[in-house]
Amino acid sequence: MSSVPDAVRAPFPGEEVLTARELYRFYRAGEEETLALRGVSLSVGRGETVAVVGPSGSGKSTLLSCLAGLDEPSGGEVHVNGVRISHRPETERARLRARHIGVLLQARNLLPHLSVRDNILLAQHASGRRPAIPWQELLGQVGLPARAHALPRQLSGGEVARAGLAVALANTPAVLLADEPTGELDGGTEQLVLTMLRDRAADDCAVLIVTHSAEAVRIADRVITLTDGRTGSTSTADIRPERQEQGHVRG
Ligand SMILES: Nc1ncnc2c1ncn2[C@@H]1O[C@H](COP(=O)(O)OP(=O)(O)OP(=O)(O)O)[C@@H](O)[C@H]1O
Repeated sequence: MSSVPDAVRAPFPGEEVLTARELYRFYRAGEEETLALRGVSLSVGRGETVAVVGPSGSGKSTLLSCLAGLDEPSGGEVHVNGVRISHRPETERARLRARHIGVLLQARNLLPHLSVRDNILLAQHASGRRPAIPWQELLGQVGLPARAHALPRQLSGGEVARAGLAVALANTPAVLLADEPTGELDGGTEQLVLTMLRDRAADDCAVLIVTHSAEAVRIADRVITLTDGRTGSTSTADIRPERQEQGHVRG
């Protein structure tokens, strides 16, 4: 029997839905050792949108993977909706992720052998709950009502991004984590993705976006800067410095 608690504490407005405490991630590849995260602590509240920015190699994707339970931190803990997701067997992390978290990974959200519709249905089934939004409505929201039966390889880049977003939202997540969600998109698709992420936050989701995009930073309530695996030590000129609240995080 699984040890994952099923009775999840209901969040209240302003509550921290996603918290990370003192995250460390150590990689060893042959002789080379990298400390990608060096004691990252952060929290994202219900209804809040947080952008994580930082130079290439600063640990942003590693952080997102640890927050999503796709990767295990070497030290520290991640809690989602009151439940610890870190330091559990992979199957339990996957189960918690399917239930509570939407993950938007660049061009990696779709299983290639399933149609767009079936990718959405699979995510809804894996959540273990009745779908709050029918798949047809989700496809309508992302502007793909006519592509339900297409396979991912039959879609354009922008359509893949839209379909991936529908899959990330399929389980009506409490936490939405997006890694460079607007990376190579045209302006229209970028706006659609950002608007939908913002709308999810308005629906009380905790949204965290790893990004290099000034547009994505613009829609965030708060910006966290990662530098060399630590939070809050620098700012960048191309983002809105007035929105950086480095006091919110501990590095
Ligand atoms: N699987 C891995 N094995 C070894 N080192 C890794 C691994 N994944 C990431 N790293 C290293 O960890 C550090 C952080 O990488 P990460 O991909 O998290 O950075 P990032 O900020 O997302 O970069 P970018 O903006 O270029 O995507 C880098 O030094 C990287 O080389």
